[in-house]
Amino acid sequence: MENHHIKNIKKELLSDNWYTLNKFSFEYLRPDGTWETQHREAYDRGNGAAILLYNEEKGTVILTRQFRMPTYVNGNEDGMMVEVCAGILEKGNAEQTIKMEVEEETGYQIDEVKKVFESYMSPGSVTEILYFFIGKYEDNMKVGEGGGAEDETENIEVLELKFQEALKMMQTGEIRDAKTIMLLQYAQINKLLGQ
Ligand SMILES: Nc1nc2c(ncn2[C@@H]2O[C@H](COP(=O)(O)OP(=O)(O)O[C@H]3O[C@H](CO)[C@@H](O)[C@H](O)[C@@H]3O)[C@@H](O)[C@H]2O)c(=O)[nH]1
Ligand SMILES: [Mg+2]
Repeated sequence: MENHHIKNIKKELLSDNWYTLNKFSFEYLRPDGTWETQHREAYDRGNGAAILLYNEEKGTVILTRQFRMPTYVNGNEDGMMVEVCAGILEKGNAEQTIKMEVEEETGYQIDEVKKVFESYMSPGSVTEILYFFIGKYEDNMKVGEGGGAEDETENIEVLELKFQEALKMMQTGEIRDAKTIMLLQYAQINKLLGQ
């Protein structure tokens, strides 16, 4: 952490329940040379990883569908969200975590994943950096039903969709999750599914 325009950083814990909310107070050097005090809340729910699973021959992708409470209270009628497989990094690095999440949520066991980019998803309020992956899947890699961890009550539905159908769902607004849109667009730009 090095920025000579910032000094006297103080951290106050506001909430420490499932995740952590801190309030940072600090002095910021303005362009006119004076210091001003600023306050910023930062929600720390760890870092994450997300992956687009795709099959070139079939022209398909694997997505998930699950209930997302924060969207339900903000305009998403039934609260259901279609998303790429994703999870929070707990133990292990991003690559290990995403392979584990793929098996837990979708039932596929894949050995090769490729990191394509990373992104702060909400830099003004959430500390998280998200690591983005792509990975090829085939029918014979399916080792379970998926659905998510039992103890996490995730109830994840696994969807296998034609890539073109997923792109349409992005246009109609049926898909409106940022990480999912980013990965679908990556696949489109880089012609991963050969169009
Ligand atoms: N009890 C309880 N459980 C929670 C709470 N918040 C989350 N959980 C549980 O913790 C699980 C975390 O599952 P992961 O697969 O690790 O993460 P995710 O929810 O799929 O994805 C998160 O990270 C993505 C990548 O950054 C995000 O895109 C997504 O919105 C979400 O925050 C959730 O499914 C849910 O069951 C909470 O406040 N209370
Ligand atoms: Mg998940």
